[in-house]
Amino acid sequence: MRDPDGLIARAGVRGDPDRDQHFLIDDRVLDRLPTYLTEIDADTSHVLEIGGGTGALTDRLLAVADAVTVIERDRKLAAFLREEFADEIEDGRLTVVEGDALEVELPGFTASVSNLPYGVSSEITFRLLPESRPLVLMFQQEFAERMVAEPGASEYGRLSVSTQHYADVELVETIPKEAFSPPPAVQSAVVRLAPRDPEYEVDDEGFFLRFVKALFTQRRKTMRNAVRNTGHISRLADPDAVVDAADEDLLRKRPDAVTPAEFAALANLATDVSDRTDG
Ligand SMILES: C[S@@+](CC[C@H](N)C(=O)[O-])C[C@H]1O[C@@H](n2cnc3c(N)ncnc32)[C@H](O)[C@@H]1O
Repeated sequence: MRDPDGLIARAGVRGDPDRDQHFLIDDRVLDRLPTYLTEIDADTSHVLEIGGGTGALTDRLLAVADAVTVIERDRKLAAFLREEFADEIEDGRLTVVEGDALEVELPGFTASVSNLPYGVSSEITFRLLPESRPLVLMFQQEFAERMVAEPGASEYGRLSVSTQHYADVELVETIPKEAFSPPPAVQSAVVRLAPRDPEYEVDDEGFFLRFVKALFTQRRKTMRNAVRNTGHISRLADPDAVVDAADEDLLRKRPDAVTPAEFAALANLATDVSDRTDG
């Protein structure tokens, strides 16, 4: 395996926090990251890495994947990756895409392992999640804890529901700042997101996400009042009709005690009631 410090030296680029650049230099962490995919038997025929940096993780991914695509926005780093991994590119095992991961077209990947640029980690995650592929992603620890929080926990909120709507999530490892060069301001954590079994469906995905977001603006209220007070935010045609049709036990709970499946059932009921109101 390539030595991470050697890669940084050859690239001639010091990580720049203002450009979301914190390179992993801890070999043990780098070695473990791909195993979070292989231990769930994920399909590693085409692994996507967002933000390749100097390629320390790319190198590890090439050891387990048939093919890897890296998206890197920094022009100098993308040029370095093309030079450092010229053989792998020539063999057709690596593709380097120079561009913004929020804008470029995503390849048809089977899984992703990425040490995400923290400034856009949420946007990138919600670009990847609807693709229904196993993901192993690194986040700021506080963000990771909100993603995996369960109903009743103080961290449970809109981020937990919208993440767990797409995937079964697990915080698999926390990573100290010293594992990076330069060290970030806060601790990091690795989250594994495995596409969830479809135990429930939502009729209108956009409305569901809007509805959850609106209800969590009133997390101290009961669901009954939250639905009534936020109907205008989620563009609910008739909040009172939804309250009349909903389950009494659910209406007595607060949003932070409601599971993703319960939010989905209520959102479906709301779409149904509003279809009938419209009709
Ligand atoms: C946290 S570093 C991780 C680097 C490397 N994978 C590692 O683990 O050492 C994030 C990388 O993403 C790149 N980056 C930042 N914003 C990006 C964006 N919007 N799209 C693609 N790459 C981005 C940065 O230049 C940096 O190389």
